[in-house]
Parts: sequence; structure tokens; C-alpha cells
Amino acid sequence: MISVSDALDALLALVSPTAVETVPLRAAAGRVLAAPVTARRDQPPFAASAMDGYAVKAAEVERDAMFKIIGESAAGHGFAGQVGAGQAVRIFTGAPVPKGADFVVIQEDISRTGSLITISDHPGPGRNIRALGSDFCVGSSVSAPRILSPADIALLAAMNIADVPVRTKPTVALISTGDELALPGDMPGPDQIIASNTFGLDAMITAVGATARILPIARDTIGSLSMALELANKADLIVTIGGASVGDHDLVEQVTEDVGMSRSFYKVAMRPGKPLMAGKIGPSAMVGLPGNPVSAMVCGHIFLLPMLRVMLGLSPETQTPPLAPLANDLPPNGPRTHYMRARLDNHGLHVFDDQDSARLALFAEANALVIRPPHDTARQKSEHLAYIAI
Ligand SMILES: Nc1nc2c(c(=O)[nH]1)N[C@H]1C(S)=C(S)[C@@H](COP(=O)(O)OP(=O)(O)OC[C@H]3O[C@@H](n4cnc5c(N)ncnc54)[C@H](O)[C@@H]3O)O[C@H]1N2
Ligand code: MOO
Repeated sequence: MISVSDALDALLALVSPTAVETVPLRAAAGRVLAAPVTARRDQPPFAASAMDGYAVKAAEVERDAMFKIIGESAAGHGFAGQVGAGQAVRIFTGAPVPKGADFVVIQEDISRTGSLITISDHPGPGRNIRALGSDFCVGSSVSAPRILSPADIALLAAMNIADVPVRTKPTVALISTGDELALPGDMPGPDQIIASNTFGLDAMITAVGATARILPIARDTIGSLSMALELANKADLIVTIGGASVGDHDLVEQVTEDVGMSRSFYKVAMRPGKPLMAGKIGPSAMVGLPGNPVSAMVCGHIFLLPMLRVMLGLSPETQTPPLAPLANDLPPNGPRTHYMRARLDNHGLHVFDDQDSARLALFAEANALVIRPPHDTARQKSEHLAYIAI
């Protein structure tokens, strides 16, 4: 049995970043930017008014000063002339500030009679002008890698970037194994249960930005499992679920060996998730997850997500696990790293009494996995422990 950190290192060594593809801007939302992109424009491309009002010379701005309006500058239609002494141009938000003007008096501070205006109130110190290129300039860079947020997409649009280089979505083939499994919506037999893990993992994989394929359930025969692995052969990552332990019907170890998997390791000192195996089948990374529903999902968080992040060109971890106070006492931990299901609220981490790795209903109540290192001593309420938000 190897430690969690050795297992993670070995798993990350099985994968590498996917190829880069170029997609239209709208399709880039949520994708990982693969290379820095640079602005093709200055923004704003001219000194622009930040307010509706009158463009004048700053030197002439004082209470009771009078100006003659000589034209108008609207967004999309600037004023071609020049503002001279004692002159003003009616201007609107986003419009180019005309030559000769360097101050916009907001219309609330003006009284107007025909084509004459008087500054009737004290204008504030701000000139109400956004300088050319004050947001970004030609050549300003958006750094990579990053998951493109809605704000990033808006920025790229403003930079006039129509096509975006992103990482190809890693493909993951999910294979549930077991005679006892039926699909949601099926009429399960009396000894059957519903295959839940594939669906939970599919949701997790999709949310991180990869594509999952759910393959037909492999039955507990060598032929059925071999066929499923064959169907999976083009995937970047093959994930089997169940059949990883030592029972007579646990065939993943044997069949992956038969199809020529070069094994990286089998069994990790963690709870849940001990009977985890990994290796390479041809060019695909392969991870054999334990079948217990909570074990499969916890291993998804601890191992699959970092692997997928590396495939997406990101760093494996999103953050160092934060600390929070315990809301209850905990007994000492055993020899394996224990990821304890807990609910974090304003009072701290409420670690569940029942840590059975088959209890999906309880797992769905959890929003944190409290990390207990091997042989961690007993912990008291209020002590701060590291956790992973799930
Ligand atoms: N003698 C021993 N028995 C077991 C050991 C051990 O060390 N010695 N380890 C236990 C641990 S820990 C785990 S975890 C499980 C893992 O077993 P497998 O990976 O072989 O999984 P299965 O036996 O196929 O299934 C376990 C359990 O999970 C259910 N299952 C399987 N696939 C799915 C699915 N896709 N969706 C929902 N539920 C699933 C399956 O019906 C079983 O109830 O082994 C322990 N045994
Ligand atoms: O290691 Mo198993 O995954 O505890 O239930």
C-alpha cells in the first residue's frame, strides 16, 4: 500500500496536457485558455466621456462660467471640429471627447438657455473622461492557463479576439462493473441496485471541463470487462468502478493485466478508497476505483480531479486545503489517511458519526472532507483541521 501523496504523484505522472484547439469566442466560456492572447485594440480607442454633459476646456471650468454650444458628440458619432475658448460640445457617455476639450461638466451642474450653458453648480474635481487605452492597450495580455470566466469572455470580446486557443477537453471513459448493477430508470432485479457512481463521476468530470462517456455496464465476466475496455480504448483516461477488491468476482486487476496494462500501483493507504489501482493501457491512463459509492466519489475528488486539471494544463490543486474548527470531538485515526465526511457551517466542521463508504444519502449532506493523516491523534472540538470543500 502506498501513501496518498505517492499515489497522487504516480497518477499525475500518467497524464499530460491535451492538445490545443481553436474555438469561436462563445464556445470558449468555461474552457481553459491554452496560450496568452493579446488585445488587438486600445480600450477605449479614444478619450471617452464617462458621463452625459458638456465637453469644455478644464481651465475655464468654474461656477457661473458661460459657454456656447457648437455641436454634439454621441457614442458612435464624434464631433469633427475643435472646442475653442468659451465653447462647449454637448456630449454623451461613451462618446469621443472632441479636440480642444479636456473636461466634461455633467448636465446636472449646468443650466441651459438655447445654445448657451452656464455652470450652475460646483463641478467635482473629476474630469469625467476615460483616457485612451486606460482599460487596456494593443498588446495587453490575458495570461494562460486560466478557466475562462464570463468576465474573461467579455474582455476577450472587447479585445476583438474572435477565436480562442483552448485545451481540448480530456475524454474519460467510465465503466461500471458488476452483475448487480442496473441503470436509473431500469426495472432492477431483486438482487440488483442502481449504478450510481458513473453518474456522480460523470457530473464531477463534466463540471471540471472534461467529457465523460458512460460505457455499457461490464458484467462480472472476463469477456464483458474486456469488451468494455476495448470500447474505451480511445479515451485519454479510462476509469473502472468496482471489482477492484479481492473477491472472486473482482476481475479488474486480472483483466487489465490481460489487456497489457502497465501497472503503476495497487492499493492506497486511505479511507475510503483503499483498493485503488492505476496504470497505463496503451496511450490511455487507467484508474480502477473501488465500487463503494462514497469511495468512488471521494477518490474522484482526491485523484481524478487533479489528473483532469493537469490534462487541462492547470496546476493539479486549486488551493491548499483551508482550516476550520471542529464542531465535535474526534477519536484517533488509524494507519490510513481518512477523508471524513462532514458538514461545514458557521459553528465549524460537524464530522458525521457514520463514515460508512456505502452511505450516499449521508455523503450528499456533506460539503467537506476533513483530512486526517495516518495515526492522527484524538482531536477536540474547536481544534482547527484541514478540509477539502466538496
Ligand atoms: N476481504 C476484503 N473485502 C473487502 C476489502 C478488503 O480489503 N478485503 N475492501 C473493502 C473495501 S475498502 C472496498 S472500497 C470494497 C471495494 O470493492 P470493489 O472495488 O471490488 O467493489 P465491488 O465489490 O464491485 O462493489 C462494492 C460495493 O459497491 C457497489 N457498487 C459497485 N459499483 C457500483 C456503481 N457503479 N454504482 C453504485 N454502487 C456500486 C457494489 O454493489 C458493492 O455494494 O471492497 C471491500 N471488501
Ligand atoms: O476503502 Mo473502502 O473504499 O473504505 O469502502
